[in-house]
Amino acid sequence: MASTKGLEGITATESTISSIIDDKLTYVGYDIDDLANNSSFEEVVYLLWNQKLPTQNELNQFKTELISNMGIPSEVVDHLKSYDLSTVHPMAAVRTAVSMLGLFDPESDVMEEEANKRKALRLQAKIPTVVTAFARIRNGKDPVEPKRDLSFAANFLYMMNGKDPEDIEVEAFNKALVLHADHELNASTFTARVCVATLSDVYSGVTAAIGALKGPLHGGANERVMEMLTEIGSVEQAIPEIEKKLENKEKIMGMGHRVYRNGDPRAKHLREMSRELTELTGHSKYYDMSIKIEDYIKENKGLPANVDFYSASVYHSLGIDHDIFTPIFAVSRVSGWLAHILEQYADNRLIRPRAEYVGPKGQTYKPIEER
Ligand SMILES: CC(=O)SCCNC(=O)CCNC(=O)[C@H](O)C(C)(C)COP(=O)(O)OP(=O)(O)OC[C@H]1O[C@@H](n2cnc3c(N)ncnc32)[C@H](O)[C@@H]1OP(=O)(O)O
Ligand SMILES: O=C([O-])CC(=O)C(=O)O
Repeated sequence: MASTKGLEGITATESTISSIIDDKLTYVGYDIDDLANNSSFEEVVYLLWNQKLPTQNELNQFKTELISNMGIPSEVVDHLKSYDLSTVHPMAAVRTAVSMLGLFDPESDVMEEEANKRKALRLQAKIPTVVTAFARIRNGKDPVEPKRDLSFAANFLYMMNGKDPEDIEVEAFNKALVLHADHELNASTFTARVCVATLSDVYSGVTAAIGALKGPLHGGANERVMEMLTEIGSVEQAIPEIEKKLENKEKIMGMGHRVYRNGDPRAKHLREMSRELTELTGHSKYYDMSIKIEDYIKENKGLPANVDFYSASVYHSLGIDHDIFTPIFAVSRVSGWLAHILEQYADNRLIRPRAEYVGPKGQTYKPIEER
């Protein structure tokens, strides 16, 4: 029984949520380019959960339900205040807060389909509040309540900064949320599905998924891209520094992908947003460095930029702290995790692959005094 390291190329489930075929990404059959250019994040969440785009009335109702559910228990806010905020990574705080939200949901362990959908809505609504509350508390500020007349994207920026965002910021942030919402059987989504396939609850599935997204080979790469760009410091230093990293066998964050070979279709949208926003905010050097690095890695290693590469300079231009980049990924991707969790429950089977045993065989047990 030979093993496939990293389960590369293994098809582990059927799904009707998103697909990647020949480097083309679709959500429920809609091309990511159409959705990124035309839709609100709320429409995309509705699409992922209902397998159809909403009518205007359905969308209005969905937006109202989301905003009405954004509040979080005061105990969770108090808990966020109790950490040593100088050492706790926001992803660890979000992971723990999401797990804690389950303790305050009376339907946490109710496994009926309708109850699971209600929990999905609550989680989607509350994660932005957790992330922004953490970010504000850390900066010595009180959390801000959402505004009823703002979109999901605008509310995130409003709750983060305590002031109404500019239209261009909302447009960019909405597009980033749309682009990150779902991605077939990526590591965090697979984690969520494995967890709930034991018939564990929605909160456990999302908590597990956040843990998987946190790692630098997955969602955690966007923060590391910004760290790398900051360290490199100038456009002139970009290639010499990348060459050094490659010589030291370091991986270049935001580059490469398990599935895409010729390019991640989300990257071009983020590249363009990075160009516009860095120019507008006086951070063009990060865009220029990114272009040089992308071209160099493509030419020398044949690797394309992934979704995390340009999202770094986009979020930096929006004035977001670098360690909040991955939590933002979670604010969007929770929509996909929840769609997959509901799909898993609907036609469940325990996920339990095998391991190829390569350890010692036929050992003879010795009593402890003889070892
Ligand atoms: C949202 C997301 O999760 S997108 C991915 C975010 N992660 C990153 O950006 C981290 C950097 N990238 C990587 O580590 C990888 O490209 C992954 C994890 C995304 C995909 O990895 P895998 O499909 O397992 O490829 P693997 O790590 O085996 O790499 C294959 C070869 O390409 C090289 N390679 C892959 N990515 C990179 C990179 N970013 N920088 C330098 N070399 C790389 C590897 O060193 C390896 O070379 P070798 O065969 O000479 O040893
Ligand atoms: O699909 C993957 O392996 C990683 C990725 O790009 C994502 O989760 O968006």
